Amino acid sequence: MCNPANQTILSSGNHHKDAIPWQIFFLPEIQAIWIFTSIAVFVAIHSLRQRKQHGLPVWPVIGMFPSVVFALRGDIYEWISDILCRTNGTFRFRGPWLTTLHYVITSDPRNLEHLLKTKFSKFPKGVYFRDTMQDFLGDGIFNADDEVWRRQRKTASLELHTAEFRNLTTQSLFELVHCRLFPVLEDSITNFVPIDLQNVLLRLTFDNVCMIAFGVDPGCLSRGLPETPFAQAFEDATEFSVLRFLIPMTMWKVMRFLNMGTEKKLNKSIREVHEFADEVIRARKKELSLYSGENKRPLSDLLTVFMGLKDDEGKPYSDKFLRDICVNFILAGRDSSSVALSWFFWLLDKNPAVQDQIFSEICGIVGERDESNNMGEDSIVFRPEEVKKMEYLQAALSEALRLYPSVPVDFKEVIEDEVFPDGTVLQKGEKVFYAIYAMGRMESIWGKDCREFKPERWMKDGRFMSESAYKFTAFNGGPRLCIGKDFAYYQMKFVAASIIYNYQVKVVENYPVVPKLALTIYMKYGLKVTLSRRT
Ligand code: HEM
Repeated sequence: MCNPANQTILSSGNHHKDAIPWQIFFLPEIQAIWIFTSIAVFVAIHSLRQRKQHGLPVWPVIGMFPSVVFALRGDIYEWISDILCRTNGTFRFRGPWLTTLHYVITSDPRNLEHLLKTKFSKFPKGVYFRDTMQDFLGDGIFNADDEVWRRQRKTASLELHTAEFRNLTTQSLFELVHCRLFPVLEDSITNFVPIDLQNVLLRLTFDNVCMIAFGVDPGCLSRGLPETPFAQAFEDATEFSVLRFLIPMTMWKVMRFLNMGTEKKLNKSIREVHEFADEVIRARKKELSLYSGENKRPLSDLLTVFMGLKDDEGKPYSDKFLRDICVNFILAGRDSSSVALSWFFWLLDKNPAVQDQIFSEICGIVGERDESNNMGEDSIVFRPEEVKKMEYLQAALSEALRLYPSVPVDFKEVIEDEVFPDGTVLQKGEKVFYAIYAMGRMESIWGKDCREFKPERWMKDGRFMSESAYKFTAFNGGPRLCIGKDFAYYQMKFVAASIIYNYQVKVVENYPVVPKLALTIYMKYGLKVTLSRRT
C-alpha cells in the first residue's frame, strides 16, 4: 500500500509533464479572476464589519437591502427589536442607491417625545403618506395634517366625550356581546368546533365602529359568520392601499393609470366602500330632513354630528368630506381593539394565574352588587361603573398592548433639518419610523423582565397606574394621541370581562401564533380556541 505522500514523491520526477506551468498565473484571465476575488473578499469583510457601527452590513450600491429580504422570511418585528437593542435605540437604514428607501428607525423615548410632542409641527404625516392613501382616505383625519386635521380632531374628540356617545357605546356593546357574540360562542360549544377568536372579535369591533361612525350596523357578527360585502371591500381597500408602500410610487401610479393588477382590485374595493358610504349619507340626509327644531334624531353618531356643522365659508360639509370622515374613523377603530384582545387571550392562555386573578377581580366587583337593584337580567351585564373598577384587567390589557401594540410601527416625515435628543441628525425629506413593538422589548425602558407578561408592573397600591405615552406608545402620543383610547379601553374591558366571566378559553394545542406583516399586528393564522362554560 502506498500513501498519498509516497505518490507525490514518486510522481515528482516527471512534474514538468503533469504540473500546471507557473506562467499560467500571468494570463490576463487568471489575473482578472484574482483581482475580482480579492476585491469581493475585501468588500464582503468591509461590509460585514459595518454591522458593528451601523447595526447591519452595508453593501455597495444595494446598501442594507439584502438583510431586509432575509429578515422578511422570519419575524420582522423581532428582527427590528434586535437591531435597536444593539444600536442603543436608533439606527439609520440605508437602502439601495437612487431609491427612497432610507429611513431613521428609533425606539428611544426621548426621540419619541421630540417627534410626537415637542417638535410636532416639524414631523407631519407628510406628502408621501397622503399621496399613497389619498384614493382611499381622501382628506379624513388619518390622512390629514394642519387645519384639515385639527378641525376634524376637535369635533370628533368632543363627540366622543358626550353623554349621548356614552349611551350609544353602552347600548351597542350590550347588544353586540350579549345578543350576537354569546350565541356564536355557544354554537361553537354545542357543535364541539374550535372557533377563530380573532375573526369573531374583528367582526364585533367592525360592527361597533360602523355604529359609532355611520349609525349603521353591517351585521358582520351574527350566527354562521356571514360574508359582508362592505366589510370585505373595506378589508381589500386597506390591504391593497398598504401594498402601495412596498412598490415604487411611479410604478403603482402607472398601474393605476392602466387599471391593472392590484390597482384594479384597489379601485374596485374603494368604489364599493364609497358607494356604501354615499348611500348611508343620502339616506341620513333624507331622515334628518324629517326632524325639525327641538325634535332630534335619538341616537348620536359621528356622521349626524358632522352633518349639523358648517365649513369655513358657512356652508354644510360636502358629501365627499363627510364620507372621508367616516371611512377614516372606521379605519382607525375597526381592528386595533380586536387584535389587542386576541393577543391578550393568547397571553392569558400562557399565564393562567393572571386569568384567575382577573376572574376573581370581576367576581369581587359583581359580589358588591345590591341585589335589590338587579334588573332581572338573565346573564350578568356589566355596568359602566363596574367596568371602570376593573383595574387589574386594565393592567393586563395594557401589558398585552405593551408586548403586542396594535400598531407595531408608525412613521412621520421630516420637513426641516432637525437633530434628535440622542444626537441623530435628520435631513429634510427623510422618513422616521418609530418602532412601538421594539419598545416593549427594550431593557433600557422596561427593565430586565421586559419580555415577561406581568400586569403587576402597571399596579401601585392596588390601583392601575398609567405610563408616559413616550414609553408606552401603543396609543401614539402628543397632539395625535388616539382619540378612541378611553372608548377602546371600555370596549376591550367590557368584552374581555364578559367572556372571562362566562367562559374558559383554551388555545388549541400547538396552534401556530405568529404576527402578520401589516399596518395592524394581526395574528397571521388567527387564534383557534375551544370554549367551555364556567360552572
Ligand atoms: C386598542 C385599541 C386602539 C389602539 C392601540 C389605537 C392606537 C392608535 C394609534 C397608534 C394611533 C396613531 C395612528 C397614526 O397617526 O398613525 C391612533 C389614532 C387614532 N385612533 Fe386609535 N387606537 C385604538 C382604538 C381606537 C378606536 C376604537 C377608535 C375609534 C372609535 C380610534 C380612533 C382613532 C382616531 C380617530 C385616530 C386618529 C387621531 C389623529 O390622527 O389625530 N382608535 N390610534
